[in-house]
Amino acid sequence: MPLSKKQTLTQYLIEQRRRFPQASGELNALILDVSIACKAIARQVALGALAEAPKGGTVNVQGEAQKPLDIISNEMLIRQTEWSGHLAGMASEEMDDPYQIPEPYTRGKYLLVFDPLDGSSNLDVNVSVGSIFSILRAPDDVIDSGRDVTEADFLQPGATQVAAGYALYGPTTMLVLTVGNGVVGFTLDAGIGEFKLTHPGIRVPEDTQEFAINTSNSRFWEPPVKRYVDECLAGRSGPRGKDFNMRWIASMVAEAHRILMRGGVFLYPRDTRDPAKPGRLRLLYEANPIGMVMEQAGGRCSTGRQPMLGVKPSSLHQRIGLVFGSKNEVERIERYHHEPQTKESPAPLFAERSLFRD
Ligand SMILES: O=P(O)(O)OC[C@H]1O[C@](O)(COP(=O)(O)O)[C@@H](O)[C@@H]1O
Ligand SMILES: [Mg+2]
Ligand SMILES: [Mg+2]
Repeated sequence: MPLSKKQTLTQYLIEQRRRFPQASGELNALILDVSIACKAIARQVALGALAEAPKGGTVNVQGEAQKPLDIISNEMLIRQTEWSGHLAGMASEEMDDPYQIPEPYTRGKYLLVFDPLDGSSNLDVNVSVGSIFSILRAPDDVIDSGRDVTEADFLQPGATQVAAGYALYGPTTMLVLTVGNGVVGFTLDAGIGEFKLTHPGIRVPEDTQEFAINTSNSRFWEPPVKRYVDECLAGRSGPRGKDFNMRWIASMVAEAHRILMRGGVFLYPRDTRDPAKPGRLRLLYEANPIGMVMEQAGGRCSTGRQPMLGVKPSSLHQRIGLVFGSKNEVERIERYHHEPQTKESPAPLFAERSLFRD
């Protein structure tokens, strides 16, 4: 097969740097290292039951069972990036505390934050999973002193992210990336081990007739979410005047990719199930990077009440209500949260007196 003329990830990053010559190239090098880790994870994931994986049985800081591949992917991301001299520290869904760049490596100016394997409960059933990453600039005093990083250094609003993206391990492996200048997608050409630019200038359609939510949680939803879903379900004869389709993969990264490709809206809203967990998904590892990708592609990402990227994180493993996708739909959901409740959808007391707020 002749070599395709599509740009490789490396060529794309070099070209981007030509357009912004003030950039040091360190970010590019870091992104390339992340992409190599993702290729290694893709290979491991693809082995499935053929892999002689170590036994699992551990539990992460959030009390969730860790799969062996969660831990292996975490290790792969650390090992492929810690040596480079570009990182001041890392944080991961699978590690209780921030990761310190060890001797003999030098420390750099970026913080790498990741969910090494999103949707990992789907691994046993061979459904798409992915890795989500976010790159932040470390605070100046960290860069100047080279000191150990602390939790506080990572608690930056999503709007400060320098780059974000994800790798999706599906029928093909893809890398979707934003460096704050739109969103591009690369497909892994496994034959030559290169990510090739297959999806330049990705845009999320502003309207949609597709939503994704785990309806088994409906008894815990707050009234604005109930209202939104009820209206979708009512279809053409309801207030929306059109039929909706529903999807739930239980792998947020795969849902995000579908929405980037053809529009839609994803909700894992804040609910009343457990006041200690306002939402299921994590602000730093999941909501912020996906939020940056969505917004850069013309979509919208929200807590349901306010733009996600404006939220000041309060802790490393903070969970949050997450709504993202087609702009007009996400704005509608935000509007429902701000509108006074109607007779048809009265706000029960808990909505007013909730113990938690985004
Ligand atoms: O089990 P549920 O309620 O369907 O939740 C599924 C959600 O949990 C997640 O799998 C959480 O991510 P992790 O696999 O990284 O813990 C999301 O990808 C997905 O949207
Ligand atoms: Mg996840
Ligand atoms: Mg995970």
